[in-house]
Amino acid sequence: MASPAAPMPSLIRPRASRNQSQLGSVSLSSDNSASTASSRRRRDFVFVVNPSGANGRTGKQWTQLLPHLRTRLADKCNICECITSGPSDAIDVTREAIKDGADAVIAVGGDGTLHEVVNGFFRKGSPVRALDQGPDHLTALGLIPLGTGSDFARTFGWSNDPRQAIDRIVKGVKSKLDIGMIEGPNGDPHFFVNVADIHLSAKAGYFASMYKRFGNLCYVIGALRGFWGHNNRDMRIKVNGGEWRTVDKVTALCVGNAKYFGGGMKITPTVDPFSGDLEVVILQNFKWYTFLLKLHRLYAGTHLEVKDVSSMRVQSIEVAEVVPNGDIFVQSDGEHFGFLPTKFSVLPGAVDFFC
Ligand SMILES: Nc1ncnc2c1ncn2[C@@H]1O[C@H](COP(=O)(O)OP(=O)(O)OP(=O)(O)O)[C@@H](O)[C@H]1O
Repeated sequence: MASPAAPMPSLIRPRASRNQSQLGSVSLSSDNSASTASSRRRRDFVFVVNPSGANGRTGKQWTQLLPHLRTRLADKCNICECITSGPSDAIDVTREAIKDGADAVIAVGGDGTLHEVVNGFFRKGSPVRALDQGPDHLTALGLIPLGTGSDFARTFGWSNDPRQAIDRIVKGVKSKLDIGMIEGPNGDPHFFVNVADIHLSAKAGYFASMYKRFGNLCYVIGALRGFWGHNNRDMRIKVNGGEWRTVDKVTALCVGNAKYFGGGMKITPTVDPFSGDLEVVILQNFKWYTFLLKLHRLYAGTHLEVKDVSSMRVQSIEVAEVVPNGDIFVQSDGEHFGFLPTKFSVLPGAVDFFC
């Protein structure tokens, strides 16, 4: 059930009754007068909050932030707070909010929460649309970064300061943000907004998620654990639908819509999330000690000059093993996605984003 941040506004009504302390299932107005005069109606902003983000810090900070949020926004729009009840909840909540005509869905948490909210903007590979707001209605995406890594926010130079994030939402400046699409051999497409990656870094991310209690150190621990039993592998890539070619001894292949992953590594340092393309960075033939020696360059984003590191701009890239084993990890936005083969492509300017 929705947990209102302000006295329950008339345009936001709870629909499903679930555990009040958990998921806020939102239902926004389907009032005809609101839909026919959308420019005049009060806007509906839905805040999707992961209370467990940053080891529970997100939930605490959110509670402290609410009075400030009300002061800044309550006279401009209806505020609806949805507290997620567990993994994937943010996807469903976002889809429901968009269908119900929300003007903005704002992810409150880390990159994992943002990733889920972004995936809620789509269903079976197509954008989710409002049911009663007319074809031109678009729901904007917002972010209050309050996670462990909050890597997506780093591309814009944003800190984890929620008051600055609220200022951006109040200002209301939006840009058309590119979204990455990721397709495996089975199932519906999946979406990413930050960085998707393959092999060592994806394995490291998988392990890092087990050590989040150590803060940003979890990424280094994850990487070192990922090297345990790691082999660089020969892979095949197909760029922009061209010919397949072989890339030897791949350590990691990273597809960036934004610049940072792994708690501040500037892995795809030249990408622009509003440019309509993705940056692919391939690390080849790295040993565990190469990784340690070059770590500072990965954080600084100066690794493109290092031997066995290459970069290219793409609209799409397909990646497969030369000898398929089905054990090469793939992750998107720090979340485990599955295993190769996989295709990555960009949806230019797919979402309006408060920035
Ligand atoms: N109520 C919940 N309880 C437990 N886990 C949740 C809940 N809501 C969401 N999650 C999961 O928590 C995961 C991590 O959340 P989030 O990304 O916000 O924080 P973080 O991992 O600390 O930050 P970052 O990803 O920036 O390092 C998400 O992938 C999400 O699936």
